[in-house]
Amino acid sequence: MDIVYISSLQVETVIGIYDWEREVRQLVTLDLEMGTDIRQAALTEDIDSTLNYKSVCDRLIEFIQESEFLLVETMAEEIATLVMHEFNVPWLKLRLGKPNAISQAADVGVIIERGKRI
Ligand SMILES: Nc1nc2c(c(=O)[nH]1)N=C([C@H](O)[C@@H](O)CO)CN2
Repeated sequence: MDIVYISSLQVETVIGIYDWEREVRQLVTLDLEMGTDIRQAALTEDIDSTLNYKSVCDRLIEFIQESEFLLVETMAEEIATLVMHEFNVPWLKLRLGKPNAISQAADVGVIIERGKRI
């Protein structure tokens, strides 16, 4: 299995359980690894033969900017489902961080792995 990845994608959104968090936009960061097979694209240099990381980034930015989740857990699950269904990804690992949530911590968040490696 090969991997197409996105590192440190940064998007501002409404997220959080406290009242004040429903009134502001906060930064979330994503590291995403997506299982795929790059061999056909490597042979042909055809962007349509591979998982286009720009298309994934554009879709995730749009989705996250429009969302209003309470928990990072829910956002992570919804992102995983979107990527697997819309981009035909059989396996992924996602790290979703909320770097400004805890002033004494560099970052907090969740890491999830979904699907099967092929
Ligand atoms: N496991 C989680 N813990 C917490 C979350 C969360 O989404 N998942 N969220 C908060 C608050 O919204 C926090 O980010 C505000 O400081 C607290 N704990």
